[in-house]
Amino acid sequence: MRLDRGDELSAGAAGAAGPAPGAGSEAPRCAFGFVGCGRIVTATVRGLVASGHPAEGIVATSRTNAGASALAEEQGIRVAGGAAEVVRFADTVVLAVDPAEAPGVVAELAGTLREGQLLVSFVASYRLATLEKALHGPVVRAVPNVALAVREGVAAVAAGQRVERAHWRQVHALLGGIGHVVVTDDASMELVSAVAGAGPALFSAFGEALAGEAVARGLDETTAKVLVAQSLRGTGVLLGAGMSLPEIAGMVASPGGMTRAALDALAARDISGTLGASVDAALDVSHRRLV
Ligand SMILES: NC(=O)C1=CN([C@@H]2O[C@H](COP(=O)(O)OP(=O)(O)OC[C@H]3O[C@@H](n4cnc5c(N)ncnc54)[C@H](OP(=O)(O)O)[C@@H]3O)[C@@H](O)[C@H]2O)C=CC1
Ligand SMILES: O=C(O)[C@@H]1CCC=N1
Repeated sequence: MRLDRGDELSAGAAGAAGPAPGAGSEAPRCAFGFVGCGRIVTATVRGLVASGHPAEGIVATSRTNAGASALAEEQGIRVAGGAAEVVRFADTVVLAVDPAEAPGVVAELAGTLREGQLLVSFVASYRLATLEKALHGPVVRAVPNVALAVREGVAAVAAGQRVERAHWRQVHALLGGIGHVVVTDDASMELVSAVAGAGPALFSAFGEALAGEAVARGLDETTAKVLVAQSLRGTGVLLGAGMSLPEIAGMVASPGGMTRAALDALAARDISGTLGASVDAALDVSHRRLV
């Protein structure tokens, strides 16, 4: 059967009700199917398509399908009529719904996944063991961040007991071209979420605060924002070129100079304590909703 990019894979077309009259019985294959289509899936899909992955090999659904339809419009992916349809069409299923919704969606998925079909969960505060207990199949928990959109993301991954070599290849195909993949264990995932999942937001907040202090002292807002944003970006590129964070700081701070004084003032006001409170606040949310 033929389905165009962005077509609804609704029951009437190819879903539970079977293929449309006159169509072949073969379901179109998609490498990746997303259940939930909000911010992190949008970032992932943008990265995949930018890295050359065919959009027609990606299918997504969400509760209202607003996010999936917007992404179909923007990137040309397919839209499915529900989670079961994503499972039917996709080789790898990615779960990316709100943590509170995850148990219900996983229960729905449990009866539909094929033998050996890989599920990758991006859901925060949702333990690998909980997922394995519900699905009895190969599962990988991943904590990505939104820089996947520009192929500069990072994703920590932890694999369940039924994950085999071929499943790792699927994980690499999903994340390896759009981010740095770090293999870790499930117990580390709450901390990973607090520092790397949240990382782009934390560094952005730091930049906003820095620019705000410059504006408070008389610099015009546009200039301040450009200067700080480009400084953040340049720091990232220096890191990408192989420098470490202390090396970058050391390259800037002349002995007895302005940067040294600025860094000392940060240390004196306990920057570690401030960031520690930020990490603890994130962990507190995660631990309260952890299942
Ligand atoms: N944003 C980030 O940087 C990161 C997010 N995560 C995790 O990824 C998950 C998604 O986050 P994010 O994209 O930010 O969240 P969003 O709020 O942007 O998106 C949530 C998506 O889930 C869909 N959804 C909710 N309930 C259901 C359901 N019952 N069935 C199908 N779809 C459903 C929503 O659909 P609709 O809009 O139609 O209601 C929406 O598309 C979360 O668990 C989050 O913790 C992990 C790492 C980083
Ligand atoms: O804010 C959140 O809860 C999720 C987890 C890490 C990034 N976003």
